[in-house]
Amino acid sequence: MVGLSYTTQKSVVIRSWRLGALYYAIVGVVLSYVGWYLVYLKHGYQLRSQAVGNIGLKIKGQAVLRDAATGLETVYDANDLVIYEPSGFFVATALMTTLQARGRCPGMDDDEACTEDASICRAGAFSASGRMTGACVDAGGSSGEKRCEIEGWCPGEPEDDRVNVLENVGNFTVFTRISVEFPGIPNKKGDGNLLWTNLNGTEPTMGWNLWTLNDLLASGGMRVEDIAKKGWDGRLDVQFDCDLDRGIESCAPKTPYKVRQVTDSEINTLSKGYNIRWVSAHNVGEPAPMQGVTYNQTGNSKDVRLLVKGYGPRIRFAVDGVGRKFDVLALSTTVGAGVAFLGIASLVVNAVMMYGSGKKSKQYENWLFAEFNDDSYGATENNS
Ligand SMILES: Nc1ncnc2c1ncn2[C@@H]1O[C@H](COP(=O)(O)OP(=O)(O)OP(=O)(O)O)[C@@H](O)[C@H]1O
Repeated sequence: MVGLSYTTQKSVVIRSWRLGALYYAIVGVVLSYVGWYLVYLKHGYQLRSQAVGNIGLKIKGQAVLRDAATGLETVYDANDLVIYEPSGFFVATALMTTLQARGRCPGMDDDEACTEDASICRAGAFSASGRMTGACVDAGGSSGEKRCEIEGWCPGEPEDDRVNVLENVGNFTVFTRISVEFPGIPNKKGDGNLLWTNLNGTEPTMGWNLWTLNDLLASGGMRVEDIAKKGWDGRLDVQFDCDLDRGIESCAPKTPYKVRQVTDSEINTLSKGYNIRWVSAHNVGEPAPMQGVTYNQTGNSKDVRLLVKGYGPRIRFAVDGVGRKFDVLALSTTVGAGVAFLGIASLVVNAVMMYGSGKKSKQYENWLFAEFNDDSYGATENNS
């Protein structure tokens, strides 16, 4: 059967100190790459567990709001100003408040202007401020402007934001309750995954599990005053890289923490800073009588709310990282994969012999490859 043959290995010893030096130099490089880089530096002897982190937050503090128009001062605490998110918080540093009751009033939105064309006020249609009654009424200023009358919360928010900045919010304290689990690495009892928390000690410690808002913002190069009126949207990464062979006690998040903005402030953005609205159900009193505004009356009382638009920093925390622990399987996988690189040494030396040795290349080829025709088992080519 012409074409069939069997190929097997034959060892060839080439007595050349140059090729020998090249071969052992490459072997040396490969072994140091595996031993020093893959095993030692990259911790190839350790099992890596992707940390699963959680954070709980509690914010405390007192602030004062001075009304720019009246000079009236009101003391607020964190419970009035903080909105919690699953892994973050928003705290208001400036407020715009509108005391409202259900009733009828001129719409405050530009789209509700009816000076030119009263027919845009269609009874029963929804507009930006409420549901239109169909009337086109005096907007109530000296300009003589007219607006569609709406039914809803009155009066509407003014078109331009009139914010009042709160004092002392930068000194609010943020308590961070962090816990991290390392799946696949058992705890001492062996009944669950290894856990780490920052709740050691008897009371919160500044710079460990307690921070001021000033501290957090300063880590991103900001001051509360810079962002108080516009707000800011940012995040803070709490990162772990724990060598658990040294014990869970040596584990700690990478510090210093650093907040960073999640939006690009360079580009011309549709939404700048950060603000949110909420309704304060606190005993807020009643809105003053206003021209053109009629409030619904239920018995002696009105249906009242304080609409709050708050500006300030929003910070979300992401807790993640890795835990590493010695593991025989991880070590043998790294070493096994690394040793496979040793084949590179023979490959390179053979390539140098065959293609980089000028006239001697042919001779090297004859040494490396030997062909024999075996008559007794059926030669595939005739011996000449
Ligand atoms: N933002 C914060 N600033 C200062 N201390 C805080 C803050 N948040 C929590 N703490 C304190 O940390 C400890 C643990 O808080 P945790 O919420 O678990 O307990 P607590 O007794 O319900 O707290 P508290 O009733 O004081 O809000 C408590 O001593 C608490 O007072």
